[in-house]
Amino acid sequence: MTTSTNGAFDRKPFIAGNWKMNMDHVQGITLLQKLAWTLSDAKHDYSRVEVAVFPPFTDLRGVQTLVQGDDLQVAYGGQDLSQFDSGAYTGDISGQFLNKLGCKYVLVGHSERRTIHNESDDVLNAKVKAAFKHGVIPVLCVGEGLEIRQAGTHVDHTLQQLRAGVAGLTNEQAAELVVAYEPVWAIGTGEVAGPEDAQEMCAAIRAELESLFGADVAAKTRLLYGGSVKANNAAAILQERDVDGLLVGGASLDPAEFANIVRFESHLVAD
Ligand SMILES: O=C[C@H](O)COP(=O)(O)O
Repeated sequence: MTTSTNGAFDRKPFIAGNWKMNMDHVQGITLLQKLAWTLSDAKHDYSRVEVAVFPPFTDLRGVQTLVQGDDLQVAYGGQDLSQFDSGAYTGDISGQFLNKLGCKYVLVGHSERRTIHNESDDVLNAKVKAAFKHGVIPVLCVGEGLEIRQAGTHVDHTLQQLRAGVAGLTNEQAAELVVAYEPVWAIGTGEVAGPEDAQEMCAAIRAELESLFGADVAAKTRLLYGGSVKANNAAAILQERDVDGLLVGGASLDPAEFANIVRFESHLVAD
């Protein structure tokens, strides 16, 4: 049986760990090994809750080798990709290269890419399309900063990012897409949006997807929450109907803590 956090649909919960610019390739292998052992000891059923890690680019070959060699069920992906296929783009990484390394997913438009690297909505839309073109599923990140939250325009702001990011996708692509809602004010700050905040935005995102692609598609797209998630708040957020998973930053660097987030079902309070 597939676990679902929403009851009505069959969206498999998805727990993703974004390592950001942490863990060199040796440290990364150790972290992934510890995570896999911890989940194995806990008899984690990957068919019920999907697990993925997003290491730095330099770790991906080692992660691929470990996953293949030890037949791990942990998926992995890149933290960014180029909107271009190949050519004179120094420092950039093609979706084709990620596919070749066995990446199932790629983050697109993380707030740190939007703010530090000034990635525009147009560029991010091109990156989403490039990911699909190369057979990698994009995890499109959206979310508002503190000033926008305080002004009360956070839903409009986030839906505008969403519309720009998904422009021109086919229904099939929109159903496969993952969207991560990350309020910037809650990232790495210890400030967690409450479960009701996560639900408010995820419900708005699903409604927008429904108006763009139809109800059947919107019922399949998985929506994640990210921002200061820890083992002690994960289950409450995941109990919300439209929240299908979590994008975890800092806590994904601690294998025991991240494994506990993955095993959120063991913390759920029965109705
Ligand atoms: O990609 C992950 C998010 O930026 C959340 O990071 P955090 O869990 O360290 O707040």
